[in-house]
Amino acid sequence: MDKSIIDYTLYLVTDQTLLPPSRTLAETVAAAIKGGVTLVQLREKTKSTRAFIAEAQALKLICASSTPRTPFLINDRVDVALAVDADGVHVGQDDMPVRDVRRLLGPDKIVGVTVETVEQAHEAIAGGADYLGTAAVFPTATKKHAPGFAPLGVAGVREIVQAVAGRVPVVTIGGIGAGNAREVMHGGLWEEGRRGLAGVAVVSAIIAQVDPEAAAKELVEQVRPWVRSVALPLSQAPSLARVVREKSLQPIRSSMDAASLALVDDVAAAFTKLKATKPLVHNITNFVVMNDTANALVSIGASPVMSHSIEEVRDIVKISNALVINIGTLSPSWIASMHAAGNKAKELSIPVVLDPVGAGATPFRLQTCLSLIAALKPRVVKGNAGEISAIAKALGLTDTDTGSQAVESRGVDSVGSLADPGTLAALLALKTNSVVAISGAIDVVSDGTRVARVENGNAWLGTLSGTGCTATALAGAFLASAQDPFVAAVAALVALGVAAELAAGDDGGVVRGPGTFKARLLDEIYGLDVGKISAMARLSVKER
Ligand SMILES: Cc1ncc(COP(=O)(O)OP(=O)(O)O)c(N)n1
Ligand SMILES: Cc1nc(C(=O)O)sc1CCOP(=O)(O)O
Repeated sequence: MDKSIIDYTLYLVTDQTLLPPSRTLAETVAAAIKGGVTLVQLREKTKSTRAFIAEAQALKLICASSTPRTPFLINDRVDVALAVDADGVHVGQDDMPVRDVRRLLGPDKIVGVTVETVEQAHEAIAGGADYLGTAAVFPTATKKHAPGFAPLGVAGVREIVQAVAGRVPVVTIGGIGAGNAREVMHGGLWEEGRRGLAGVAVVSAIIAQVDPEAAAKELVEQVRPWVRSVALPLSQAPSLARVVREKSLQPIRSSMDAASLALVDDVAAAFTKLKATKPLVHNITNFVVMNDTANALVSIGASPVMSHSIEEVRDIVKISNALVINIGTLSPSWIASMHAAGNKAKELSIPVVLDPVGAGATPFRLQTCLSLIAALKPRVVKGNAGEISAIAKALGLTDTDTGSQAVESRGVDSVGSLADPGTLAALLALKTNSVVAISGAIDVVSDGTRVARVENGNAWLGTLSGTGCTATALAGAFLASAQDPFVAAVAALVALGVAAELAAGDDGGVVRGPGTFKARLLDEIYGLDVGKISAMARLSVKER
């Protein structure tokens, strides 16, 4: 099932106990689908597991035989969903945590989560939810709520839709029928009417009706015109370059050792997780790259927030899954914001990535980097050879330790090459207790114990300003969802490098210069998939 095209307009949640006399659930669901229901969730609160599975098998067949096929989800029970190979599961706040549901069901199934607050919405998205169902918008007799529960009202629902900001579709439920569906959809809109609820979920308004087909028809007619928050479909089409590359790179994969192949698998898993979790990445970054890095983050499937004002950075960090600090266009007020955001991130265990742009160029930049590293303990520090060498020297590592005699900074660029970048990265990683990544023709990443070399990429990357900053921003996106910062840093460099290779193309003359390359690079970041990453990653890893 292609999750990006699920239609949430009219979501039917079942309840056998509300059926009119002598009606079966199967015939009611079939009629409702005929009337316009776009998604079905089987919700059973009292049945035995065996009877639940039997009912699920019957409804799954009904959903599968409609045209187009109607996605079929199971309420609460991951075991039942697995038993019948349903399209997904909907869980509430007292049910199995969404991360565990995702782990058990895998990346391709649909996972929906009920949320009552904005915080729960962010948590559910970070945990891998594909869509959210808000808690009841209006009072309902169909579900017994915990004592003290108050329906959200249309304004409460809008607040959640607004905070989610289109990252995943949101539906609402509770007391919705033909008399108020329009009001709910209209009230759930935000952003000058451009985005809003993806649909409504109903139980009694269809299940309890003598004519469920007519009831569904009336509802869908009211809801459909207001549905405007459809997720962007990911590009499915493999490019010609990819086909050529996959063929030519088979020998590279077969010549990799077991540890390197395992790292490729970890990178592919990190990519899948990033796509599933759509992390919110807070960037305090420089003016030169702000737009490019935001677009790269959107293209890879993350949600960027670019914010550097001291008045709000702490609040932005609170709702983010990672913080990227890039010192490229530095000023004292920005430094204060970096510390404020970073300290909040540290307090909330939100991972921080630092890009020490031009650290070797001026004492101002170097001192800023040193104080950020000391105060914030970033999980990843990613720079070019000149930047990383400057920090290493300032922290007392000698040229002989690091082999960096021949490297210096010219502005924000690095001049010369390192004799042993792996040792430099590893020693600095140990000194700073972070993962250190050095970008270059061959990228090097170390956590002090492991040293990885990433060979993806090409010369066109060097013709654009700020592609290193893009790698750092992508590291933030991977770090938000990956357990291991070493894998996150490697994954970011592989993703950018693979996209660059695809953008350059093997299909002859399509890149005419930095301009065409830049546009194609963004397209290829957008079109990355786990197959491209697995087939094209060129890396090796060694223990020191
Ligand atoms: C679409 C949709 N939204 C909300 C719910 C409620 O789920 P939950 O909180 O798990 O409560 P129960 O359904 O288990 O009573 C839902 N099922 N579907
Ligand atoms: C299944 C369910 N969940 C709710 C929640 O608040 O999360 S309210 C609800 C029942 C909605 O039924 P009706 O459409 O008949 O009002």
